[in-house]
Amino acid sequence: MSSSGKGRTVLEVGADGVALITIINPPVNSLSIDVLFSLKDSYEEALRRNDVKAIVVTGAKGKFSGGFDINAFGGLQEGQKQEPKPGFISVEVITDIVEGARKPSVAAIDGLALGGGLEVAMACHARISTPTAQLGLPELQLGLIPGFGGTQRLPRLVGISKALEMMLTSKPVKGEEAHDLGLVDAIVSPDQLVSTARRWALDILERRRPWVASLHKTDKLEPLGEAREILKFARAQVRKQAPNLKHPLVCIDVVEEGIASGGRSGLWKEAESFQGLLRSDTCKSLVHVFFAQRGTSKVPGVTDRGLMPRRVTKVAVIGGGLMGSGIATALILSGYPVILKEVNDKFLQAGIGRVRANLQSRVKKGKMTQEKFEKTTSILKGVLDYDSFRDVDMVIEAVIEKVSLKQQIFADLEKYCPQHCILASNTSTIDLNLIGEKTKSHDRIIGAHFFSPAHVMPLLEIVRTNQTSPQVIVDLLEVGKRIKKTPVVVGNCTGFAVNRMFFPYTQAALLLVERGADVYQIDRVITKFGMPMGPFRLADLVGFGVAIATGTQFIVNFPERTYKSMLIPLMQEDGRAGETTRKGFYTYDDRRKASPDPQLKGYIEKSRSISGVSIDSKLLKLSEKDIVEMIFFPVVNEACRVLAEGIAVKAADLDIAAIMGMGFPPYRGGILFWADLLGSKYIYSRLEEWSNTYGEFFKPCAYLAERASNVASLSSPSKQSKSRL
Ligand SMILES: C[C@H](O)CC(=O)SCCNC(=O)CCNC(=O)[C@H](O)C(C)(C)COP(=O)(O)OP(=O)(O)OC[C@H]1O[C@@H](n2cnc3c(N)ncnc32)[C@H](O)[C@@H]1OP(=O)(O)O
Repeated sequence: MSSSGKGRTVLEVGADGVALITIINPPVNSLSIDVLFSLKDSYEEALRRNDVKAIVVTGAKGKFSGGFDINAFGGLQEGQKQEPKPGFISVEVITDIVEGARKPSVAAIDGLALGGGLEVAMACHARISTPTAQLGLPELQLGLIPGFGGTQRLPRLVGISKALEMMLTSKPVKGEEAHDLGLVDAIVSPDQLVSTARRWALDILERRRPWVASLHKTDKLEPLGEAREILKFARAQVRKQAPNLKHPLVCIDVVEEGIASGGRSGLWKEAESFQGLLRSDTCKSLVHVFFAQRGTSKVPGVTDRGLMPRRVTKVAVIGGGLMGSGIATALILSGYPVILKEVNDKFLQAGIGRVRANLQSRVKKGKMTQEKFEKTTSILKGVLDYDSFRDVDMVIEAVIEKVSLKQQIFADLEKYCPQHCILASNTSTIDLNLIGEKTKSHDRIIGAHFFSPAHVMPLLEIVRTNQTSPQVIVDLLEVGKRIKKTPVVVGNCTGFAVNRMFFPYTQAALLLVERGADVYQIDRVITKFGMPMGPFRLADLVGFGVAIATGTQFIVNFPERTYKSMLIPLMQEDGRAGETTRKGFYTYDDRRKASPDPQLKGYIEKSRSISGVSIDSKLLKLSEKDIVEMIFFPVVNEACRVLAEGIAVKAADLDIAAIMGMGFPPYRGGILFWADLLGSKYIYSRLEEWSNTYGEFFKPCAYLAERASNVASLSSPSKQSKSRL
């Protein structure tokens, strides 16, 4: 993380009388408070000087600006940093000084103009861009709204519908599209950018081009009645798609204020709302996620050694099932030639068919051309033996979770692959030392745990043992980056980080149901909390075969805290094994629509009697808050163990693992960030209370107990904790 309160602008006046103001704050020329004050000073100087006729604003090294300095938010939220009074930057600097200047200014945009960056550009009197520049207002992604006039100027430049779409989705547009929309006035190549902008500024001065103050433009705004209809529709969409989020609705209200009462009134409402949102838990959580996500590829003792990733030019994938074909798809999509190995021709053709189907669905959705499809599939080769493994740089094994089979495969790999070849396993639970037991290649054995569907899900859990070499980790981090995955590097143990943390998710739900809580209510409440689906719907999706296989691993390794329920095995015995059999906790129709099943009651009663428990009247009338806490506090407890054992390097990695591996809502900041908002003491006391009533499953771990007794946060690094990495 770069420190806040840095950066500057530089003013250079040319012989043409144009002052070039360049924003300099690497790596993305973010607008720190220092940059903003320097921008104000540069403008004031340019306006004062008689040798300056017009102004061009640009960013150093091919990037206009990535927006307000996100590093500074932390200080502003905690009140540690003195912030300018609300509206000072947006109204007094950007509107009155930049847009209100009596000398024309043009923004010269290359690379990116995001958030505050685009807002500064929109206050200039024209914008020239390169075709590839990215222009957007992604503030909502951080739990905020644009705060430097973006809610007012963007609708006036591109119309209300498009402006709302850009803000609500946080998606930028490229230069070309921005030009079509009217957001930029001309497109030129990077080498022509500044010279064109200079001429344009002089043309404005000489009235050969229009002098436009965006805040006063009205031609793109729909009449009020029509505008209100668009806003009403947008509100309905937001309520449906993001029912837990307030800031998108605030954004729409602020846009409306400007349309109904004028741009300046909109600016003040924007400034006031921005201040309020900056201190919200949602904003704190999403800013945390922004940095946490970028921090996962920084691994102490590994990425700080100056090691360069080795070139990986050819990869082999063993096993063409669901996981193997997904992994192969992800690799070829990023240009890695792949050899897919299967045991017989039938399985091989099925595997290749799955890869082709994955890509074909992209073609159908218009995300891939037929030509690109042909080119991509041409780098996939199917094989039945190890002959062509002689020159592979990396192998990813993705066969069924059977220890003896994996051991045999790794022994074979050692024989057939070159010495430098990275030997990775996609196992989701099995100890890697066990997998490599029959080899002498422990330094190049690593876990590459993908999540299904592997070509879609963004997380890559990289598992290292005590013997995996840092070079191999650096290599896999690079491959992960190229195939556009967010990596989380964790230590070796049963279930690693993601499956271990989320094992108690289903377990807690089973415990509650056997004591009388309702399956469908639990799923409803957990979905309302923000998970993509509740624990029972998830078990149906994953399939009971997998659920039982992983469950067994946990019973063996963590017997003291595994809740042993027979509910899932009982259903499986009856051929109800989840969605693939059309029956599990729900029943499924042809369109995979899930419906509650009254027959479930019988299975629950049977498993209740096997467990020897009875209905608990308290659990029959649990509040939504209680359900959320009883399901997620055991997850927090396990996350604490994972952290205390050094399986994860830092709490933020577990937050990202939870968000990207299990769909924990990002606006809650990840599992431990969310827990810290509630407080370690509270969580400890609740778990302690339930463990007294319902047993060991809820027992708070030593790490949680220690944090609670010191009223300390769960995420702050521990002084004594010894990393396994
Ligand atoms: C008042 C205003 O309306 C409020 C605002 O402007 S809020 C800010 C709005 N801007 C944004 O949300 C943009 C956020 N940034 C991004 O989306 C992406 O970083 C990017 C598209 C700019 C670049 O992406 P990419 O090239 O993949 O590089 P990425 O790794 O993300 O970023 C490079 C570095 O720049 C930093 N960075 C990016 N944007 C930053 C910002 N706005 N402030 C501070 N640092 C920033 C990243 O933290 C990272 O730092 P690191 O190297 O120390 O980890």
